[in-house]
Amino acid sequence: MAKRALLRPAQLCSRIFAVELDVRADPFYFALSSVHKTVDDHSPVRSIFRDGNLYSLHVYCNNRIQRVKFYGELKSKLTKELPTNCDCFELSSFLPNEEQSVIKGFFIRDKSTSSVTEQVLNELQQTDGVCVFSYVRGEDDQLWQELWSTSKRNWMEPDKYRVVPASAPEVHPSVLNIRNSDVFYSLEDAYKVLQECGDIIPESKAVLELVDQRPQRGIHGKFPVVIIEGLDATGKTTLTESLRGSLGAILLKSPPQCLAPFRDRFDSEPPLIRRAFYALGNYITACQISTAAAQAPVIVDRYWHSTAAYAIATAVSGKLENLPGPSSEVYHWPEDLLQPSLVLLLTVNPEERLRRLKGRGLEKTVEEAELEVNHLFRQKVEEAYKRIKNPACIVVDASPSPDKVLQQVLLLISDKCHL
Ligand SMILES: Nc1ncnc2c1ncn2[C@@H]1O[C@H](COP(=O)(O)OP(=O)(O)OP(=O)(O)O)[C@@H](O)[C@H]1O
Ligand SMILES: Nc1ccn([C@@H]2O[C@H](COP(=O)(O)O)[C@@H](O)[C@H]2O)c(=O)n1
Repeated sequence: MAKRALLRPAQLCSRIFAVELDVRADPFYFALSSVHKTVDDHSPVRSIFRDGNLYSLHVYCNNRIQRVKFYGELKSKLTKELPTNCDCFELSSFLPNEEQSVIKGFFIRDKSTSSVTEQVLNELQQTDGVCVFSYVRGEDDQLWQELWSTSKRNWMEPDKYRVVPASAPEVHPSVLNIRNSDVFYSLEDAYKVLQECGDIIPESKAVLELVDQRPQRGIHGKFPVVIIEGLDATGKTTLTESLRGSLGAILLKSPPQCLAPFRDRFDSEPPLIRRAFYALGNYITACQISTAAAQAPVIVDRYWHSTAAYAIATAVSGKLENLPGPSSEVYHWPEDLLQPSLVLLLTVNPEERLRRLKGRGLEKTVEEAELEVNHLFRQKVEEAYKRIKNPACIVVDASPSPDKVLQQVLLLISDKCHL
């Protein structure tokens, strides 16, 4: 991002704040979501600007791997080191409706009287790729943005930019960078991410070797390929096992078993790296599907719908309405990924799902725990599943008993796949 675009003033509309350099320049915007303070839509968002010392941090770095790693470290540092009465919000600077324009950072409202926040910011400002702005209220009650500095610059007035209102952009900013950062649409794009991580994550090389060694994809086998999708504990394992028995099918999973030793490692990485790992898993599973479908019907527990739906729902902050619209390209199936014959999405109501999760008594993954507390996130995952196209999924009510769900699904498979 050019420096020119950096120095722009701010405003708000719902959760979108636009920062505008001056009335003549192109506006530069930022959006906030919470880190350790809840910003809900009913709260008076303007109050964020009302009191305390205000700062924004913007993370610039041309190397995308370094950028996402540094952003994660910065988040932990701020969470650990900022005083308790200092609120920290995730911030996305962006150009309205312009893909790949988002620069991530943080917005800080410091209501403490200590100098700790300034010390933390001072240290960060010395770090390459971090830019810190502060926000001051002028005598006319107008908010101004300026490049933050602890040194007194008496010899020159700092450049100040007025914070002004702007209308909400058509596309929610968290959608602008989804392609190739959260969702990958070709093997090549996901592969490149792991190649770029080779030096800092040695496991990347082992994963890429497995991708390279995958059996060459043949023509689509003669037997149908049925994918079973759904949130955790909706009954995928139970159903896929039963289908294997009933249909004499081959059961596969994505990510495939060969990636199991690497999963924890990649689950702890930032979304760019984590999502690329799961995307590559689908390409390995695709080759296994291709081989298996020459011999018998194939049932697959999770595939690209899961990879994309979880990635989109995690990347898009806030409300369900912030998801990319149903016709968005983000829901398009990758052209180079084997297409299944049928995709079934198991759904159960949240109470029943919770009952099943508890009944299972297993330790929850972070994402599962988030689903439990975050109704919105669960809704976004399910909605994203339903919006994916070519192939779209068929929704199956998985609330009845396991046997009834099995019968219902066997009927669907027989109807759609002529089995
Ligand atoms: N139709 C059903 N009715 C009642 N309980 C069910 C049904 N299907 C599965 N269960 C129970 O719900 C729990 C979760 O099921 P299962 O492990 O099959 O879900 P899953 O979708 O594979 O979960 P995950 O994705 O987390 O592995 C299990 O205890 C299982 O016995
Ligand atoms: N094809 C896939 C499969 C899984 N994921 C990610 O893994 C999590 C769910 O997996 P479970 O083994 O717990 O069912 C979920 O967080 C997905 O992000 C994926 O991306 N692609």
